[in-house]
Amino acid sequence: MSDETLRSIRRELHQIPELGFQETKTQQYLLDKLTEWQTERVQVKKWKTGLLVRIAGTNPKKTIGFRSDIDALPIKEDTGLTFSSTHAGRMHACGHDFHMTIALGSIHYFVENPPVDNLLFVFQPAEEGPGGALPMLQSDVFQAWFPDIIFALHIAPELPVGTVSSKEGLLFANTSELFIDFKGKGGHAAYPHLAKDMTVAASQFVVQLQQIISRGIDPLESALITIGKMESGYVQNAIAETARLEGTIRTLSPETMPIIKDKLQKLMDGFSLAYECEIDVDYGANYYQVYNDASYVHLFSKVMKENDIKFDTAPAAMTGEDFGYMLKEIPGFMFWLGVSSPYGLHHAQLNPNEEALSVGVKAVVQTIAKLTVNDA
Ligand SMILES: CC(=O)N[C@@H](CCC[C@H](N)C(=O)O)C(=O)O
Repeated sequence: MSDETLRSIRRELHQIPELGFQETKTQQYLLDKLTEWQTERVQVKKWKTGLLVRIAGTNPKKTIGFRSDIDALPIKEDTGLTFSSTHAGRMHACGHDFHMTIALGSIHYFVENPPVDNLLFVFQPAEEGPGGALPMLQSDVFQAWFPDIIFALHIAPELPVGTVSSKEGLLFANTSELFIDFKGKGGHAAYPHLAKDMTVAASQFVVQLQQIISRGIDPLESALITIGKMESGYVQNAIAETARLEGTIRTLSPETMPIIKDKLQKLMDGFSLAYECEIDVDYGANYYQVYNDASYVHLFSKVMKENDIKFDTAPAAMTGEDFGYMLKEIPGFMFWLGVSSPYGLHHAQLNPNEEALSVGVKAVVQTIAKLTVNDA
């Protein structure tokens, strides 16, 4: 597929970002493209708002899987690009438009050059939340086409185009979403002693919870809590009866996560006594770490060198990915693809360099070709 076609697919997908399990236009777009390239070797099945695409091999000994996530974020795009999001308050700010385009480009290659092994391309909804990988993995459609190997990529704004990176073992963290609701007593701004002010309680809580990490967790165990959103009250001259914090917890080891949740519970109990309020917590979506199979990362690094793509060893990152659930069941790996953007992931001005699209297709196609002749 030409660079121009890859670019135009990416731009069309970029304009229709949708949140997890709402990806109906995205699903239709993917179906339309796949219909254009339909051959008897290709079978497509829907799973919720996602898709599974199976390409039958010419002499299959196994099934090689590649997974792309398809959802977007509730972020208002601020790139000023001519092909900006047409969906208010939604943006492909995590590069899933790139991931899908690279998967489509790779499918197109194997439609024109039938593979030896069976291939399974997985277009997975809801990676940003509430998590599509685990239920998709457990679905009948996935189980029927279960791959022997699976891999995935993620764009890396800080890496130059032409570079990929990965590592053996742990690549991404364990995650848990965090939603905390405070309920106190509202009142007139001039009578604080008659109310229970949840703006003050929640503000203190945000500051205090950072000490769970700095004082409660072994400094040799990496962990973090980020509160990304805070809401309270309705008007400038009334005391807020309610407040809500929304965030995420990340840990490099699965064992650290329950320790943090236990300490959070103790802190909430203390705050509800001290501020005379109710505090409820919801841990939302939880993702298992991304743990790469060493032999496949080794094979991947060799393939990249043979194809003039620079391979760097990546450090582990505190990002999360529900692809970790697939890697828990299926051997494989994940890698970062350099897209050289001054603004990072989840930034309203993220603008990945489109020259990385053909690098991504080459990396995926050549890895599949090598996996076909060599099991790692
Ligand atoms: C690659 C990436 O950015 N993934 C997301 C996954 C989010 C999971 C969930 N919504 C959470 O925040 O815990 C990330 O933020 O790392």
